[in-house]
Amino acid sequence: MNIAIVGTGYVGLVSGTCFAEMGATVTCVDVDANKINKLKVGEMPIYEPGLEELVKRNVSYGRLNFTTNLTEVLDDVEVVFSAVGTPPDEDGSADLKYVLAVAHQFGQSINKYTILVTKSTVPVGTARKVKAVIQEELDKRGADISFDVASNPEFLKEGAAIKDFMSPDRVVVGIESKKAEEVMTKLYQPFLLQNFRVIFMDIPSAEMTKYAANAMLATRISFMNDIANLCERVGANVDHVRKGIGADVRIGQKFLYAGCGYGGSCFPKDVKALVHTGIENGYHMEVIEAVERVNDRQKSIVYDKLTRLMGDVKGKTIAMLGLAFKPDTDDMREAPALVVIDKLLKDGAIVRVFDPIAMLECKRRIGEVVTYTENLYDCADGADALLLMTEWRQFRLPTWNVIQKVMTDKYIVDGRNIWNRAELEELGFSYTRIGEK
Ligand SMILES: NC(=O)C1=CN([C@@H]2O[C@H](COP(=O)(O)OP(=O)(O)OC[C@H]3O[C@@H](n4cnc5c(N)ncnc54)[C@H](O)[C@@H]3O)[C@@H](O)[C@H]2O)C=CC1
Ligand SMILES: O=C(O)[C@H]1O[C@H](OP(=O)(O)OP(=O)(O)OC[C@H]2O[C@@H](n3ccc(=O)[nH]c3=O)[C@H](O)[C@@H]2O)[C@H](O)[C@@H](O)[C@@H]1O
Repeated sequence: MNIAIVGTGYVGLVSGTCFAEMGATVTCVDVDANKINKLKVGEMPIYEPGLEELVKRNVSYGRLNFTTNLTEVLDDVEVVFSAVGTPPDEDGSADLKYVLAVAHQFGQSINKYTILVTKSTVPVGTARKVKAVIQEELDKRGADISFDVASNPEFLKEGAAIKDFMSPDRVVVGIESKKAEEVMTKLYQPFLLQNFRVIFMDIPSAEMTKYAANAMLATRISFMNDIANLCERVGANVDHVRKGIGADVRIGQKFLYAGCGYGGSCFPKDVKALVHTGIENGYHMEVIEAVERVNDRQKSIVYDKLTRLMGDVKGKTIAMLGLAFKPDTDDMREAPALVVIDKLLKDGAIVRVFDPIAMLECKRRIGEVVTYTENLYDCADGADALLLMTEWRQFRLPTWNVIQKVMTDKYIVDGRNIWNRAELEELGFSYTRIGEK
């Protein structure tokens, strides 16, 4: 099957590559010529484990192609997926300008029945707008061409994107026609041969499912962060509490880790957008608003704990491990590290940072206001305090004796609860973590 994916970012590139891996012929389209040119010579615009190998393989088989020109591929494809960005507007609502730009281009250029599937996360009612835009463009041309729109929200996680896409828990598809259902079934069958977990529904429900899923996951995290902060005050252990509640199958174990707040391109913006959808429809989403407030507070917790532990940070050297919003990605959108760096610099601290993958991205965002170091030990060198912001695997088992020798003072704030208090205190460190003093 020939398909096009518009928007070659985290979602578009991964989806396109995975469809190609299953044998489809895929053209990935992006307006960013720099990105497309890089991909044409095998350079990845993002870091995602396993992606480079898969892209190269499918390019070499001729199943994966890249272009900046959607119009020239439309005659050859049955389906166009739209996976462009939907960033938050100033009022928190999802900005649909990229999604609608794709719809305009689609309407201006199709010459035969084609399906436009929105993969981007978009508020309920967007498909209706997309459909109207396409029809408006067709009417302008006087073209009598039938088309379908569908909604296929994406649930992959960065850092595990290939695995999530290749074997999804479920695929949600909103459709309005039997034809669209058949085509989408054909496309997803190869991923779900043993157990066909495609859930078909009407389009508004599919659009809402995506926001409800992200809001539910964000709620679990804020809930656990609230519980952790209370555990700290009452002397309970949040890790024990997590295990204790997660063992109840009705609750489950995943996404219950307290930490320094959720970041990334999606939870923060999707929670905001859902609150906004509520406002637009005269409904107050109280739970979700609280989820956002708790998270905003939590993003400063490492800084708050540090200043409680060591007092004023003016003139102190602070080493920060981890910049990305989670391990296995270079993405720093809404990363808690950015909030903490900002606070430290405002207070006059000297900040040294290290991240295995996200250093270039950090430089691009904040420039040379912090010192970029070579590795964990170099980062700790001369530091008064060490902060952990992202739980990369390589940070789990450091040689503490070396760190102890190179650090000037001995404060540690573990924002992801991965280190052992007893071991560190024995070495003379003052240690604190989420949910504990
Ligand atoms: N990043 C993630 O893990 C996930 C993202 N999503 C959703 O998927 C959507 C895309 O997100 P990302 O891939 O992270 O965004 P991204 O920012 O990495 O990529 C979007 C791409 O679209 C391109 N683009 C914009 N307008 C275009 C146009 N008119 N024609 C062609 N290309 C155009 C941009 O140049 C960019 O390369 C968003 O709605 C997001 O909420 C959903 C699930 C997971
Ligand atoms: O819509 C999206 O873009 C995606 O958003 C999230 O995926 P992602 O943001 O890539 O990463 P997560 O693994 O969900 O982590 C998000 C944030 O929550 C934090 N988190 C996660 C889990 C947890 O228990 N505790 C916790 O603090 C992480 O550190 C990270 O900052 C969802 O998990 C995906 O299903 C969804 O497709």
